[in-house]
Amino acid sequence: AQPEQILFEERHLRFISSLGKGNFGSVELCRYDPLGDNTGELVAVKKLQPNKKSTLEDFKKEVNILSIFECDYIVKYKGVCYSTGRLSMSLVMEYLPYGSLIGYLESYRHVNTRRMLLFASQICTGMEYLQTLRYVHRDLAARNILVANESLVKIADFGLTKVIPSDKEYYRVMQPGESPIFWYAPESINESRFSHKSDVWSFGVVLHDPFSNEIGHYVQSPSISMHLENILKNNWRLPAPLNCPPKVCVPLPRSCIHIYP
Ligand SMILES: C[C@H](Nc1nc(-c2c[nH]c3ncc(Cl)cc23)ncc1F)C(=O)NCC(F)(F)F
Repeated sequence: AQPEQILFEERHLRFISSLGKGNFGSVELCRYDPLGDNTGELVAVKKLQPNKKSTLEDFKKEVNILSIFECDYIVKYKGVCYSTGRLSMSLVMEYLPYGSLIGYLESYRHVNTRRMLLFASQICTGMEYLQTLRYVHRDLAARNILVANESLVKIADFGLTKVIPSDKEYYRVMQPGESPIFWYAPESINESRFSHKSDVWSFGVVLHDPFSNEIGHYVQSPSISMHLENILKNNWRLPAPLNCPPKVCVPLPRSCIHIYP
């Protein structure tokens, strides 16, 4: 069933600036200003980048998924905007002024442990909410976390999110596409298998970034994925970051660490 769609008229969406490029689309900062007097609200508008990988169908799925969520730790859906002739559509979301967690960590280097653990617990609560609806995010990374204010972060970018079939515990993708492998659990790299557990693995990588110096801008190439696959197979794991406080670096309980077959 189509969720109630809040319609934004394209003629009132004033472009302000480009915020960035995501999995299958670009996001712009706009002001929705029907009165034309600059009193309208700021919104983040995601437009589909029509390329071979992403289709309007996939984008509609992303819009429908986001429109269902009601969680303080997930970016809020506001509605959609159809371009003239309904040829393409845009996803209208709340605009979070502090930007992505990656950018935030780079500019405010002094984010203390207490604050990071607050952010980590909020991401966990948001992911717990996703799990109750049987959704797997599949692209949990600091670049896909938004900072609403100094004490609130939200999960965003549901372009790769899939629902786990009710008779299985994992989701299998056919076309791996350009995968963010550094955030992928071993079974996701090797068998394209995704589950709530693989989201937990990605969460571990998200936690690694803020407590380490090199923030997660890893460049990846085919040969690296082979290398990563092998070292993970030999039980190598991301080392605890140098300046990570001891109480944060407690070794994960065995249950969280993928027992690699
Ligand atoms: C492609 C877009 N990229 C960016 N977006 C923003 C942004 C600031 N404020 C925002 N408010 C609402 C939204 Cl949806 C994005 C932003 N800032 C820098 C970006 F590179 C994006 O969606 N990134 C995923 C996530 F949203 F999680 F950061």
